[in-house]
Amino acid sequence: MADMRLIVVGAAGRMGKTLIRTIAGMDGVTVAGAVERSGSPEIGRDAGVLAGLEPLGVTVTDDPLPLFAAAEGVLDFTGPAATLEFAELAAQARIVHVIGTTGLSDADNDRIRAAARHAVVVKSGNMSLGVNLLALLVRQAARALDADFDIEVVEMHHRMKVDAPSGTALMLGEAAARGRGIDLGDHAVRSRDGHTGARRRGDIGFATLRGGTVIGEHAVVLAGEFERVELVHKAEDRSIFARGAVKAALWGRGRKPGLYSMADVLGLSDD
Ligand SMILES: NC(=O)C1=CN([C@@H]2O[C@H](COP(=O)(O)OP(=O)(O)OC[C@H]3O[C@@H](n4cnc5c(N)ncnc54)[C@H](OP(=O)(O)O)[C@@H]3O)[C@@H](O)[C@H]2O)C=CC1
Ligand SMILES: O=C(O)C1=N[C@H](C(=O)O)C[C@H](O)C1
Repeated sequence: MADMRLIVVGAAGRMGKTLIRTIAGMDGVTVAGAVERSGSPEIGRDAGVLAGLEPLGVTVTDDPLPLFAAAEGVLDFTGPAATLEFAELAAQARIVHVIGTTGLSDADNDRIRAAARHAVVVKSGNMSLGVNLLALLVRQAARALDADFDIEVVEMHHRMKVDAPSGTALMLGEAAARGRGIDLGDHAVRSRDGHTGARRRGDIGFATLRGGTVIGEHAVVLAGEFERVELVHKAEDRSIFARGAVKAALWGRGRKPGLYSMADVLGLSDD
């Protein structure tokens, strides 16, 4: 089978550059296009050079339309507004849309769900194998330990991260809520400040740390009386997310339209 032709949007970003390097180093996929926002100083540069490689013969552009018409998949780690635009374009072109972007609102997710009626969309707050396994373990732990064990999700990321709690933290909170058979929306405590009162039984708390160059660290703490279980993941390189995204694109090739998760791709769904 011919290589899968993939577009990287947000090509000059931390993940964009990692994706270009990852695709260039993998069999079965090729960089078919690189998109940045209009006005970016990187427009017109070679995508390989942008990512610290030899030239790939792919020029960074701010015009996604012709690229979407000629590619099979798009890898999207940008921001919510851009991701909604790319979701519409991917749906029109019927190409696989892999969404790593976090910080999406409920309304954004509704629009992505609508786009997934026409194209394969794989969306996850974390594309790494380790975090998706962690989510499964969290769900099992939350199910096994009742509400005598208080659940807190703690995350730390680099100083440039713009959304909180992280997409991964919310995904882990969701896994815990599903394990408990409760709705996260009714039990999430996303920040605490001042005289908060005692902790409500069954709540799922989130704590956010930002600083330095931390790629991404997550811990789920289940704190009971006189004992505590901690489930932890530490990302050491962004290539774990990029490899997951490419795997998701290849998995989505030829599949019927729909909204899928990384757990589907990795065969980790335990429904
Ligand atoms: N699911 C996962 O596994 C992971 C998800 N993420 C998520 O991915 C997203 C990006 O992270 P990161 O790479 O660190 O962020 P960056 O800010 O480094 O990269 C985002 C890039 O997208 C560009 N961009 C914004 N709007 C457009 C547009 N309309 N068209 C083309 N490009 C655009 C930005 O340009 P400009 O700077 O000019 O705005 C920037 O270059 C975040 O939401 C993050 O949380 C990150 C890692 C893993
Ligand atoms: O912005 C990041 O960097 C990351 N974002 C994702 C998130 O919000 O969980 C995934 C990863 O932790 C890195």
